[in-house]
Amino acid sequence: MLGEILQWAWPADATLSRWLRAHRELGSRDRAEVAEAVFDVLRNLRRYRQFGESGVGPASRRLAVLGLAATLGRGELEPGLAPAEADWLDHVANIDPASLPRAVRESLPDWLDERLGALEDSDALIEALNQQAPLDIRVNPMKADRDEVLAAMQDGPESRYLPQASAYSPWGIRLQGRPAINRWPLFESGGIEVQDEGSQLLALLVAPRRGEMVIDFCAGAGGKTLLLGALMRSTGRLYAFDVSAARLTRAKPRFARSGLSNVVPVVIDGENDARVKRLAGKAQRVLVDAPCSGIGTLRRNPDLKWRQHPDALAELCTLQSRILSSAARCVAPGGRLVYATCSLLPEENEAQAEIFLASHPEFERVDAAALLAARCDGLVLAGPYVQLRPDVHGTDGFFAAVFERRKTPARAAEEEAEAVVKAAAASAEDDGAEAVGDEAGEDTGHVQVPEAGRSAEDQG
Ligand SMILES: C[S@@+](CC[C@H](N)C(=O)[O-])C[C@H]1O[C@@H](n2cnc3c(N)ncnc32)[C@H](O)[C@@H]1O
Repeated sequence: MLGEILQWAWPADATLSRWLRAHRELGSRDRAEVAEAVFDVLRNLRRYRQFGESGVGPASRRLAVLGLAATLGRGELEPGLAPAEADWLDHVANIDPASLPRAVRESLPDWLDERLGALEDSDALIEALNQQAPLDIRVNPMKADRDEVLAAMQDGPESRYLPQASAYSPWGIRLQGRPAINRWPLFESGGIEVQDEGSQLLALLVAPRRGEMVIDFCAGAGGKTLLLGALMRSTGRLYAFDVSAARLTRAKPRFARSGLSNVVPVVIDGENDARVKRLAGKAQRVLVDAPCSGIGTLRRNPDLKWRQHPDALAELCTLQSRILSSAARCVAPGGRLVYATCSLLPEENEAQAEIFLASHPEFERVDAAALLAARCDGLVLAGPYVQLRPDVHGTDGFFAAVFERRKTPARAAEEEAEAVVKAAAASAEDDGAEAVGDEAGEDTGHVQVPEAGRSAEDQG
């Protein structure tokens, strides 16, 4: 199986799942151990290959032995080792990792070591990307309250996964270990979903409101759509576009479980599909969670560092820029466009944002970092873009830029007039409320006005 994964024809988790399905004789502990060892090899492949050069036996067995020794411990392996293998492992254990060049020690292809090495505090970042990620879950605000779910977990059998409130997301719970949460009743009833905290935070930037028209342009299997729909309290209309019918098909049971009825999944032919064009200027919020290298998710998908290539990256950047331009056409005057990736590479991130701004004078940049920091206590970001990092924020690497379409002068004047009328009406209501005083109590329309008009953003 390791040999098959190392041909890079499929994502490693897909090959591993297929293999595990074909080996039903394995118990759950064996399965977990195989998976841990495989992922350890993917994380440390370059270093293990170098160590393997002094070893004996088939190359993939050498890699497997190193992976199993690192995850199970040398003692567990001892009975299965040939004497020459045991000597080789002793030799390898004496190599000082600090004596290896970073690209070997942290197992990166040269091109990626160079790209990540150019970022700030690159050693810390690269080291963090090579660690296992915790499991983040998100409570569905339509169905459950995060603090109640957390308290129940801390008092229940889930307490062994050490559940903690996420550092920043109001809906997140972080677990340690690998619980099979897809069998938990709260998951089956749509009360919780698996979602990295960084991904949860992107919804705070989109900040959809009740009743709006919102487009999730690259919805995939619906991870972000689910939270956007919940923040809209299942009102308005939320288009979930994607070119992949298979991914949208995987999203549908998730939408059903979560209790959303405002999502319209649409398989599009490409970013210029006629159905996209029909929505020109109509949406108040558009999220582009662009196809990207995924380099920010190496903790969860270590095979990406071996499956990505600089040539493919250049093609991705062209696609990202095309998608962003098409999605931008759907944004209504005064509406918001959020461009996001799970990458750490500037060419997919700030470079794309700058190119977009330079070629779309009808949009202005909003300080995404300030927007997010204002919603999350203790979140430190250097604007104007959001760049989340595993070494700094404990999340996967995510980038986000926020743009707003300038209002036309006519629309700006209309809004100003509407605001004056609203303010006058509110002040008249204030006077009335004072006049009815205690008699009216909490049931006055006056109290309900801000509640009904409250943005979905405030519901978190
Ligand atoms: C980063 S993934 C989206 C993940 C998803 N938003 C989530 O949270 O689970 C990028 C998605 O973009 C889709 N995609 C690729 N090309 C596209 C295009 N031209 N128009 C729309 N979506 C596209 C891919 O199929 C993929 O599902």
